Amino acid sequence: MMAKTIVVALGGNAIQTGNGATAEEQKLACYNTAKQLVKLIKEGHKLVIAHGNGPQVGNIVLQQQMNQSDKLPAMPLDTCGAMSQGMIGYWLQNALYEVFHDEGIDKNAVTLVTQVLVDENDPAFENPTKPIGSFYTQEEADQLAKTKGYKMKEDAGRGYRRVVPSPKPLDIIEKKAIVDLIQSGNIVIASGGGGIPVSKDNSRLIGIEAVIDKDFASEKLAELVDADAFLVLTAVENVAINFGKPEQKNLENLSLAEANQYIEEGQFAPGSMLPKVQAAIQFAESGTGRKSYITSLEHAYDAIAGKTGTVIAGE
Ligand SMILES: Nc1ncnc2c1ncn2[C@@H]1O[C@H](COP(=O)(O)OP(=O)(O)O)[C@@H](O)[C@H]1O
Ligand SMILES: NC(=O)OP(=O)(O)O
Repeated sequence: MMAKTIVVALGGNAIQTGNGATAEEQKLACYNTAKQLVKLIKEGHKLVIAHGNGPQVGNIVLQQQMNQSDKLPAMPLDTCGAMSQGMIGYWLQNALYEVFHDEGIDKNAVTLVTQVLVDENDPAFENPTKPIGSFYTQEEADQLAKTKGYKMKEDAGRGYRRVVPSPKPLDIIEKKAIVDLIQSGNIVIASGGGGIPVSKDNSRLIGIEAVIDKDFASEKLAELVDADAFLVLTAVENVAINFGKPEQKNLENLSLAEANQYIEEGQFAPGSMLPKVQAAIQFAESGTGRKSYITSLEHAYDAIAGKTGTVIAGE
């Protein structure tokens, strides 16, 4: 396999399996993730790792609000996003350290707290769509809406969750530092949780209370680091049409025209598979030879080797 620069977008499953939200459980999920990613690193590929934070940042927000007082103020959502980057980055660094040690790989994994520019007038602020935190019953959701003023929405048949605005990522503030770290041989973890949303006010960056979609932010990262491949890792081996129906068909190679056609047909669920396919199309369109892959963590290596997964590429 020719060595590539690969931006990996880690889905929730890679960090939190099932309802296992303790530090030990999430560290174990990160260790299992590291064991898969190291196969690509051993092949000579340069990895840049981005990850989601929906469940984690939702829990951090709730923890902030417990027992808050003047002396113990709750932190705003942008700061909670930064906390989630540090926490998940630490778990991944810790896991990669152990796996590198066991495999005799002389590399460092480094997490870069990443700010991502958004437009403060993005229409997303008028219509919160990004689910964060735990799942609730309808009664619990109604109660949270009443007592905390949260906007609650049903999430793909799995229960109710709090939703927050999710503006589109425009630029990655620390992009030069990310490129420098990759070039000096480090495995970089960046743009975690879609990055910390900030807007520009002359020389100042202002933290914004929102959560950027990690699929779109990872895609932006892939373009900015001039990646060859954008690898989206989620719970399924393939993107499918007629997903979950008896006539489900798993997709292997998808042209841009086919991918757009299936989007028009409504084949991909908004908030889950749709942003992944949209981000994959965006990356494949952004430069000659650029390919996007969507598969499960266990199949990451085989997908890059062309053996499985859904590949979206230009003609
Ligand atoms: N057309 C589709 N093909 C495959 N999976 C789909 C499709 N539509 C919805 N899904 C669901 O979307 C999930 C991925 O979205 P999500 O769980 O939100 O991602 P993440 O792994 O980033 O947390 C898959 O595990 C699958 O259950
Ligand atoms: N920020 C974000 O998109 O997180 P999830 O992928 O966990 O929803």
